Amino acid sequence: MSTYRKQFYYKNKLNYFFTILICVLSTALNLSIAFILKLLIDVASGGSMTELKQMTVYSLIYLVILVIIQLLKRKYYNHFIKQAMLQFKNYAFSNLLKKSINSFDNEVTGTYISIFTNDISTIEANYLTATIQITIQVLSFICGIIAMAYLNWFLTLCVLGISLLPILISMVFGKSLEHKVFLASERNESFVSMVKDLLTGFSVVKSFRAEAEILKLYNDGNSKVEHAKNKKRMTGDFITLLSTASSFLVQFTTFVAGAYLAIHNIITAGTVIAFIQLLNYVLEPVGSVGPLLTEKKAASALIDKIEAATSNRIKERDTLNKSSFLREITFHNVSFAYEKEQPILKNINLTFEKGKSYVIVGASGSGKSTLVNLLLGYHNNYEGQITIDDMDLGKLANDSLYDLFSVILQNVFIFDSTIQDNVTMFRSFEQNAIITAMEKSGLSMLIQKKGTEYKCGENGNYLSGGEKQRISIARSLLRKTPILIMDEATSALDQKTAQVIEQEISNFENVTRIVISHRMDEASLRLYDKIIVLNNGRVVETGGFDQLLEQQSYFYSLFQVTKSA
Ligand SMILES: Nc1ncnc2c1ncn2[C@@H]1O[C@H](COP(=O)(O)OP(=O)(O)OP(=O)(O)O)[C@@H](O)[C@H]1O
Repeated sequence: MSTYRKQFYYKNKLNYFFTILICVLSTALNLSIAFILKLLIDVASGGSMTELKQMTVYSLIYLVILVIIQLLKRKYYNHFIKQAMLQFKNYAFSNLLKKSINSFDNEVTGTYISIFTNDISTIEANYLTATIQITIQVLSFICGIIAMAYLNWFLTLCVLGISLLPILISMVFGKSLEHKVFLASERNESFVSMVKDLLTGFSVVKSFRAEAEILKLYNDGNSKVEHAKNKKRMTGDFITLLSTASSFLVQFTTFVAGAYLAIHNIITAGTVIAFIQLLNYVLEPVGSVGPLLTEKKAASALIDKIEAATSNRIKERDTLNKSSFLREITFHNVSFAYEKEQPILKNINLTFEKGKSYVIVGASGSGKSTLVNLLLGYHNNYEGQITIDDMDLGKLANDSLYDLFSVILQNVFIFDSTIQDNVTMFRSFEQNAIITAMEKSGLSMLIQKKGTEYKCGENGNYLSGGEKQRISIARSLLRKTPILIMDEATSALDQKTAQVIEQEISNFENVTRIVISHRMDEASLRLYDKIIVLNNGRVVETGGFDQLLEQQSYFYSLFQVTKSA
């Protein structure tokens, strides 16, 4: 059994055991109704008043036991399902969180959203509930057949023979249903992914007056999902219809054969009634176990899908740990391409020394973000070598990378929680350290006005762009990582706010800063020890601001163009 399936039973075996035990008792009780009916009818057709009174008392006792057993069944059954789903979902999500950034980035978030909404509900209904239902139905069938054989073996053989028909039907059509369940899940995935994109880009859609086009996209996606779901339903209904028709055939044959035996006084009328009553417990499993097994198989494929999507597909290599940054980061002849034959970075040779600050500039598309993304371990398939204190970056464990670097991006993600939670990222730190990080990143004014417990709103809607950036800076400061990377972090802010923030960051001690900037603003550029100039994937110049201007080369022209713009 896969570790994912084991989650259903882990610390849940007792609930499962009691659920099954009570199901056995409940089945036995259900079947005994047939015998009570037989006795009542036989008493009615030739018994005494004393026997009738006795039967009434037994029936009432039976009723009380039945209610108690049903209540216990609900209790253990619901506990089992709750615990199983809780553990399964937690396990899948905790595995998802273990993924490295590069393996997560390559996949579509819509897949995950669909997994944790649609697929999980399908698994609850069609795998877990079905597993219990199948057990109940199989028990019911076996006990029903034994009870029937006890009453009359000839009729029992008739029932068994004709019952093969519905089983065959679900075996034949089951595969087709399985395929359709999977297809519906896949379509739902792309639909969820699309809706997520459309909602994220809501303001862009409105300002470009693209509502009609977007509605068309939505309608196309919606109709594909509903079409796939409809096909799934149609196949399911078709299998159910065939099963129902064949069940009727079984019922009819049994009734005719029973009537024949009763007319020839081989069995009593009570036995015929008991038989017909027992038939329900045999026919229901015959009709339902096939579809239940098919649904379970289809849901089982979804569990495999969740396992594949949430486990780290990229095999962990031999990794080394590193917790401190001592000297320098070096790029030795590094080249990189997203697609074959189309190099984005070409023969990069660079050194970033501990404690110094660097700004990378260059035209749009020159490879600035790609360069820092290599440093952050987002792509491993580069040529050449990147080392941190002589240790090969490719061999560094992901966790070590996350401990060494913190990143501030243009789009800061803010959780719908308090300012403090957003700064600490829900971890616990000493309150003094939190306050210091907030002060150093310029959040004092905001805290004075609103307090640390102020709720930021969905994706920080109640905060300004500058405040969001400051929160992200405070996050980095609190983590005390030795290297800070900023990718266009201040480009969405007005020039004044950007300058203030950049000035504040330049005062951070013991932090090596690597900053990507679009802003060719002299005051900002002078804040860095070295400017690295990229052009078409190559480092064309490096040096201080004055030195580069004096060279009157590529940086000079880039600066002049941006200044005059
Ligand atoms: N995931 C990707 N797959 C394929 N090509 C990509 C990918 N990311 C970036 N590129 C391409 O790589 C080139 C360099 O992109 P990169 O984002 O590194 O440039 P940049 O200098 O940071 O640009 P900008 O200043 O506009 O942000 C661009 O031509 C871009 O289209």
